[in-house]
Amino acid sequence: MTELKNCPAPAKLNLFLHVTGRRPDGYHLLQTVFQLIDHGDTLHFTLRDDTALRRVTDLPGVPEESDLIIRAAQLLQAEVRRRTGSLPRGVDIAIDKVLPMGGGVGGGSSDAATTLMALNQLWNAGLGKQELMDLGLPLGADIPFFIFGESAFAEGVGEALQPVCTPDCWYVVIEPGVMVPTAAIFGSEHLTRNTPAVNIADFSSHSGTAGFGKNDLQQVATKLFPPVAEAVEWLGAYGDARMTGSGACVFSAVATEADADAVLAKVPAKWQAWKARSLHHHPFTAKL
Ligand SMILES: C[C@](O)(CO)[C@H](O)COP(=O)(O)OP(=O)(O)OC[C@H]1O[C@@H](n2ccc(N)nc2=O)[C@H](O)[C@@H]1O
Ligand SMILES: Nc1ncnc2c1ncn2[C@@H]1O[C@H](COP(=O)(O)OP(=O)(O)OP(=O)(O)O)[C@@H](O)[C@H]1O
Repeated sequence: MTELKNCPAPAKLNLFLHVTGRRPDGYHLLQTVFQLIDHGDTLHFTLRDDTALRRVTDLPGVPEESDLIIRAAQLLQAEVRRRTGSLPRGVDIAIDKVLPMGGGVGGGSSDAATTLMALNQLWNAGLGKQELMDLGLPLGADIPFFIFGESAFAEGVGEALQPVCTPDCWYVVIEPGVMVPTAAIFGSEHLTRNTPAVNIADFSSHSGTAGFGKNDLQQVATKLFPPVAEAVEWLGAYGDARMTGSGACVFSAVATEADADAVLAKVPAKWQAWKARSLHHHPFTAKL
């Protein structure tokens, strides 16, 4: 095999996100449910004759050397050399970028996770799922989840994962048009860091029209970025609307695709908005 084309990198939504504490290194302890959705980027990998790792698509604002795709590929290439003594062949990586950056939908993390899974296959590297998750974690807290490959209840900094059953539904997602820097939200003096711990059964047994729990990062993000507050308020007229991750995207669950279309038809033109269906499993891990 010399190429892997059309590899999906789906987005995630954080159905709730509680900040329950802070580690001595400054990272925050979270509890969240990650929901995979059928909207995302697509990556294409082609082996080269040398050992260079290249992104062949321009991504405005993200230089090649800092792209999580390239950094993930470098990590795995070095790991393979450590294990086998030889450097695997280089790769050209193309990306169809759909997901908003700094959107809270995990785009960069998902691209990196798909890269690790694809190159593990193309290079016949033979790393197990947990080994790939461990390799990805230092690059981004959400990367282990995408490799885990199914909707999950997460603790720790997002790396302690358990599969969880989530509703079959559609989501309307609004991009408020701002990029929210994750570190600034976690670093805010206004962030509450003491939400009492819940357990997976509390989430699973929750039924009701409003979502379970809340997103503790939302209060800080809406203060710093008024367009996020405006999107929460607008979408809130159609259901329980909340922010995903550290923002900026805002989502609401609806029962059917027709319901999603009805809301999308009314979204003010100043915002990008889209619909997505909940997924139980990652479409790429299912293919591997
Ligand atoms: C908030 C979430 O979107 C939930 O899914 C993610 O945990 C954020 O993941 P991410 O965007 O990949 O963020 P990372 O690149 O890992 O971290 C960016 C910065 O956010 C802060 N950070 C992140 C995750 C975490 N559990 N505690 C933190 O304090 C740290 O200052 C870190 O340097
Ligand atoms: N392949 C990539 N795609 C998107 N962003 C990338 C990529 N590589 C590096 N980045 C950098 O990472 C930052 C965060 O990107 P990302 O799209 O993952 O944010 P996010 O959706 O807020 O993630 P999260 O939900 O994990 O907080 C971007 O602002 C960008 O500078």
